[in-house]
Amino acid sequence: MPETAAVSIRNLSKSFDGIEVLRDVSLEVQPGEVVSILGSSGSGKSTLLRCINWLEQPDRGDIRIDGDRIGVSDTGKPMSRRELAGMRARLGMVFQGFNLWPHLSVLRNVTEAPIHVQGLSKAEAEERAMALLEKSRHGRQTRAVPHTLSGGQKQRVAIARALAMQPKVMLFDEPTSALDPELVGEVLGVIKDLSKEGYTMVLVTHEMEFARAVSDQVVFLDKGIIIEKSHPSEFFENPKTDRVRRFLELEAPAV
Ligand SMILES: Nc1ncnc2c1ncn2[C@@H]1O[C@H](COP(=O)(O)OP(=O)(O)OP(=O)(O)O)[C@@H](O)[C@H]1O
Repeated sequence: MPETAAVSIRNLSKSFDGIEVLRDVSLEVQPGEVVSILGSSGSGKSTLLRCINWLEQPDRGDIRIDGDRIGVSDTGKPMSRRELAGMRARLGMVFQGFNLWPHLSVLRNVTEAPIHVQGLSKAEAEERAMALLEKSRHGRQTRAVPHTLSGGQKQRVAIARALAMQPKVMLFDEPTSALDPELVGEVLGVIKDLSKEGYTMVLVTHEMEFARAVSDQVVFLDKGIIIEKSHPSEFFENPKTDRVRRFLELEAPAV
């Protein structure tokens, strides 16, 4: 079982250029829970996810990982880089565009942070990396450099790299959006395995069937406001608002 953490988001608001893209967003994620964030393009999904690890700084509200606030120290001042790095180490993030280091081999992409941030020896980091590359179904093709891999392989390496820092929460920002359709399933399969293992996960996704299958909670954002938050069976079978009903008709006519 991985070590997991709760995420608590309270009254979060965020504007860009005077336009509010998140409005008073609150969300509780229990340890081991999988939460999918759905919504139309521009509704604020990625911004919400990026606020959780302070890649975006919210204007108001707070975010706690296992009760500890990120971004702002106990005295109310902005966290130092070091304090922030300590909080961020609890969070693993997988982006739409993989963000692998292009000049490093698969193995080194996964071992760099454990060696340089956590102080693991090369041998320890490689042992951990090999196990995680197996877990993410990448297998043993570890000397390749990223440009020789398919999008699906890159994303599975990116997942292994995020897991290598032993995060307590995994954040996924549209992890399959940049993939050819035939590669989507293999990446979703890995994420599904992680959900079964008990990882706390927050996912932004457009994969409705997947969200329905893996989530404990589905959150729907509309213009920066959470308008529905429910169990997937309720969300997909009995949405409370016309807005979600319309969205589901457009996005997932088969559901
Ligand atoms: N760094 C930024 N500077 C200015 N505006 C931004 C920035 N990041 C996001 N926005 C704006 O905030 C709004 C919400 O963007 P966000 O990426 O969170 O939406 P989204 O729901 O994830 O959309 P998509 O599904 O298309 O990825 C959009 O109008 C976007 O243009």
